[in-house]
Amino acid sequence: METKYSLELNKLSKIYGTGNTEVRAVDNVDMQVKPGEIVLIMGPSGSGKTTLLSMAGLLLKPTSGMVSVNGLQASMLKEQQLAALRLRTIGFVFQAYNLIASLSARENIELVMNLAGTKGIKAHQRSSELLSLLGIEHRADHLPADLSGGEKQRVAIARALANDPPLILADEPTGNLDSKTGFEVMELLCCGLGRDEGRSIVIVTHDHRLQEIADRVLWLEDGQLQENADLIHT
Ligand SMILES: Nc1ncnc2c1ncn2[C@@H]1O[C@H](COP(=O)(O)OP(=O)(O)OP(=O)(O)O)[C@@H](O)[C@H]1O
Repeated sequence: METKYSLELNKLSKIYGTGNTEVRAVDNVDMQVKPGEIVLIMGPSGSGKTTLLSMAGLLLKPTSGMVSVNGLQASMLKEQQLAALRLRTIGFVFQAYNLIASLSARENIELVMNLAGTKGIKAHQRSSELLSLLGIEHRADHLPADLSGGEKQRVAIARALANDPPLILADEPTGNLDSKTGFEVMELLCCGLGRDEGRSIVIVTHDHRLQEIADRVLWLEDGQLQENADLIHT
C-alpha cells in the first residue's frame, strides 16, 4: 500500500530553556508532504526553520507533537529504531556539506550504504551511478578538500540519495554557493533526480530563486507555519 504522506507533522512544538530563557522555537506546527512534492520553507532568521527540519529529520526530540516519516510514527520508536528509520527513509543535505574529510567522494557516498547493509560491488555500482548522474565521476577519488563548493554539494546530494530514501531534507543547501551554482545543483536534485522517482524534498532556505522549483512555499514566522505564499514578504 502506498504511504499517503512522506512526512507528516502534527501539533509539533519545540521549547528551548525554561522560565525567563524560554524560547518557543516551533509552535504547534501541522504539515503534510505528499510523495513527490517539493516544499520550500522560508522565513526570517531565528524563526525556527532549522529546529523544525531537525525534528522532521528525527535528529531532535520535540517538546510535544508528532512526526511521521513514510507512515511510521517516530515517538513510538526506540533510539536504535529511529536511527534505522533515518538511514533508510531520509537523506540529509546541509549548508556546510558535512562530508567526512578523510574519505574520498566515493567513500563518503558508500559509507551510508554500508551502514544500511549495502556493501561491496553493489555499493560500488550505486556510487558510480550517482557520481555519474551528478556529473562528478571524474572526482570520485578526490578528498572533499580538493573539491569546489558545488562539487562538494553534489557529493552530499549523492550521499543523500544513496539509500534511495523517499524523503530528502535540505537545510540551506545553497547557502555556501554562488547563486548560479546553487540553483544548478538544486535543480538537478529537484527536477533531474528527485521528481521522477516520486521522492519528496523539503528545503529550508533564504534563497528566493528556489521558489521556481518548488510545488509549495511555506512561511515560518515566530515558530508558526503559514501555508499562504502571499504572506511572504521578500
Ligand atoms: N539549542 C538551542 N538552545 C536554545 N535556543 C535555541 C537553540 N537552538 C535554537 N534556538 C533558538 O530557537 C529559535 C529558532 O532557531 P532556529 O535555528 O531554528 O531558527 P532558523 O529560522 O533556522 O534561523 P536561521 O535562518 O538564522 O538559521 C531562535 O530564537 C534560536 O535562538
